Amino acid sequence: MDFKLFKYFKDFNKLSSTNLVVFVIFNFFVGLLDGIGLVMFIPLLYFAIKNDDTQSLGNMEYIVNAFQYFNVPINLISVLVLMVLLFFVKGIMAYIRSLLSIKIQQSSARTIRFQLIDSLQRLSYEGFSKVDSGYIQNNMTTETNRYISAINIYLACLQNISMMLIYVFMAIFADWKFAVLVVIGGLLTNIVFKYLNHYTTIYGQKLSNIGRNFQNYLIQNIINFKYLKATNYYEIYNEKLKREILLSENTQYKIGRISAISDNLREPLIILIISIVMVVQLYFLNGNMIHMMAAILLFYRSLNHLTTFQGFWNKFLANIPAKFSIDSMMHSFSTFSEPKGHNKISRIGAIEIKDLNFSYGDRKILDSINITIKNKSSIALVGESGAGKTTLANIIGGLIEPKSGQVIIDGEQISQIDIKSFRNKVGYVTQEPVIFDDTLFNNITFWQEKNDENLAKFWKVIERASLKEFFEAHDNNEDLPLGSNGILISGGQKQRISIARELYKDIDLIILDEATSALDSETEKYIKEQIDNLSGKATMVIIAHRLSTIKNTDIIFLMENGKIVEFGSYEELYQKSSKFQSMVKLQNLAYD
Ligand SMILES: Nc1ncnc2c1ncn2[C@@H]1O[C@H](COP(=O)(O)OP(=O)(O)OP(=O)(O)O)[C@@H](O)[C@H]1O
Repeated sequence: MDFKLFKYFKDFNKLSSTNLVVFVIFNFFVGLLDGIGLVMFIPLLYFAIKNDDTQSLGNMEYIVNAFQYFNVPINLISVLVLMVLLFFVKGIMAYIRSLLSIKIQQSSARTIRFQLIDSLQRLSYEGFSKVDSGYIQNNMTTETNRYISAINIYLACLQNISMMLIYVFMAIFADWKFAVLVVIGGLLTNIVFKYLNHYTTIYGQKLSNIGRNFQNYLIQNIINFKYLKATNYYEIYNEKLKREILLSENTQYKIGRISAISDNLREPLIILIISIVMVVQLYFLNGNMIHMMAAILLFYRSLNHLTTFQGFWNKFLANIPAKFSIDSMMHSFSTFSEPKGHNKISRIGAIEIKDLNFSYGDRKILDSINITIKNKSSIALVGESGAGKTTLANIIGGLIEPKSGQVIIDGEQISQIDIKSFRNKVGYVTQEPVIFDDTLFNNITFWQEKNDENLAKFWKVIERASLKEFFEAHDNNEDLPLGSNGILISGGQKQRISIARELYKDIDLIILDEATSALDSETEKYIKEQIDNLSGKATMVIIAHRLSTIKNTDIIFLMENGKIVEFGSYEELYQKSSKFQSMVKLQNLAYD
């Protein structure tokens, strides 16, 4: 037997809403009733028929005493009635045990899944950028299923070990010398199973790593489907996926082979042990065959449960590395948790940034940034690629924590503010529009209830986001599906829908990360219109690539190598910065 069994007991008990001790108690009862049923009735029946043969009872005279104590005559009928009753009670106990087992399995699975979802939500954006998506996906799906299987198998282990112990104790009661010898034999078999278990653990861990790689390739395969298809890189990429499938198959075969050895070694080992012990008992210790028969029966069952346990334990070890993988991921997530400010806010007003510095490792990304953004004003960040615009916008939007310096919202440090209440007031239009594989209505309202009030708000937003024509072209159907990643609509429409979502939300601050790819002139004009429309309604931070769109913003900050080198209105900047002038000219937008 492996003592790690107890180590996991504590861990799993924490996951389950039903106490595992109760499950074990029921197992003992079922085992006890089964054992009594098995051994008591053979000699008792014999006694009931013969009525005077106390020899047949072995160590069980107390049963006859119990009958006499309750004034119940010992005859065939009374013994049979007792036996039927006993097995009915056992059946009820076993039924409750099954229900407990289902409850434990379900509540543990629920706890694991909830914990994973919550830990992902608590993970900071900075932390998220450090883990590969395959790792997360694999832990959330395959590894979670393996972990849940491990718990189910663990319950089967507990069940078998409880039954085994009950039978051992009963066998000791029937013939202790015989029992001791068999226990020694049983423990010796553990050496064989320990050896097998060692390899199963190694292959189980390998399976976790293969799953992680497979999921990683699979996610990228789906995200980059269009590119892979267009370039026929799909074939090369598929080879990577197939290699992981083959590796997984090979490792699972090895685990299966060990499991098959362990399953089929069971019976011959039991027979071997019992035969050796019988020979020793009869020829060297002058054992009594009648006493031994009950013990043999009990031991046969006991060893059966022991070896079944060992088989299950082997399978458990193949699956339990999933727990380590999940625990380790959740632990690494907890080192990148969100800021823990407590002050809830209901609005975002002026934003001040003082002496802000930010580095990734040793690389300084933002250097001594000082900015004041007035409430409902608009600012734009411009500069070459890699200048630090997105990083600065992410800090303003509360996605990244500043390493040194201050971000002050309405006079309060952002670290003191409850970040969820802050984000409730933030809208983010990312470079690649975010479209969920759902209907137009759900994409814009973010799954709000479809009642009159929300529908009215939805239609208003449709108009404001210049989506009316699109809407009418689709029979005013708010349930229009948009497809995976918005595959059923155009790039410009995706852009409008993602802006509409932010218009629907009641926001105070909007971060608009303009697409770096050349926008078509219509979308460019549209974005400018939207920026102008939002002017004075929300604070706007625009990461601008097309300078035409930010002509009317209040202040433009020109960034270079993480520093703000110039700032002012479009006109001012054009006058005083030759760099800005050349950027404008490059985009054929000579100031007029
Ligand atoms: N998670 C990260 N880990 C390490 N370095 C990063 C990370 N994110 C960004 N960087 C680096 O920080 C620097 C600034 O990146 P940022 O995205 O802020 O630039 P940007 O001005 O927005 O560029 P672009 O206009 O190309 O989007 C870049 O050199 C980039 O490589």
